[in-house]
Amino acid sequence: MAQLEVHNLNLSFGGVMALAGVSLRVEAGELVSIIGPNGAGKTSLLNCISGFYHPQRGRILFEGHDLTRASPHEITRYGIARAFQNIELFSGLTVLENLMLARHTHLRYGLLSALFFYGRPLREEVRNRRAVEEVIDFMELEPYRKALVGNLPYGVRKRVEVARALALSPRLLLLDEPMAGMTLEEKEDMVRFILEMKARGLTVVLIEHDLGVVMDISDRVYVLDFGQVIAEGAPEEVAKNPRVQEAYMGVEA
Ligand SMILES: Nc1ncnc2c1ncn2[C@@H]1O[C@H](COP(=O)(O)OP(=O)(O)OP(=O)(O)O)[C@@H](O)[C@H]1O
Repeated sequence: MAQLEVHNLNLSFGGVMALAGVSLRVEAGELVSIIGPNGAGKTSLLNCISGFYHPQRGRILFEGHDLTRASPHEITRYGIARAFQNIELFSGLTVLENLMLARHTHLRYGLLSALFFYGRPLREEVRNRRAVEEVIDFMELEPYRKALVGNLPYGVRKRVEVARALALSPRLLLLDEPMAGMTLEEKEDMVRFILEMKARGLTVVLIEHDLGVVMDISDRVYVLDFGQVIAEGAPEEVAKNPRVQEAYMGVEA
């Protein structure tokens, strides 16, 4: 069984079929990209995997658990975290506070366990702080740890958004256009971080419009068009596929 298995998802909004029978498998430790033209259904697919949308048909299994109807909060606790296309940070808080808050909101023990195991909250706090400091170090955010997120340049905020997801200690990271709007240098840094995550064994599912990056770093690529998977495989196979060239690159097959 693959770490993530998506079977035959259907999702529609009124008359619009955002996903029409989408299936996808991701093995532990893989870096899989999802590409496709605007409106192809990429973000909808990520929204289903992260529990923000619930498909009308189909199943989502992660490490054998059926997460099809789970809430975003439950999904985070199962080990899936997501960095958003539109940065979801508190601009009035520092980088450190944003990361700590993410862990508190999503991974906290309940009030009851805090009452019964009074040693636990303190140990948990120490663990939270250590995890967050490791992420700050990993994403090279030390110079900004006490800076208010609202005062940071856009490229750094994108990096903090990825760090926020990493702070949840996921086993699967979903990245929705983490390089959109970045300078070339910032993109190169982000590519380096993503490759380093993979080297450390993290599974990554990436939506990215920069085909050069996708072809360079992905183990496998899924191509969506009009809510369907039109091609899947190694980057070089997918790039040669005439349907992909026609749908995605605007080249006549
Ligand atoms: N909340 C929603 N309400 C209504 N329609 C939606 C909603 N979310 C997505 N859609 C529609 O579903 C289809 C797929 O959209 P989606 O955002 O998943 O595509 P995408 O491939 O991520 O596009 P982009 O590259 O532009 O981000 C589009 O036709 C979109 O208008």
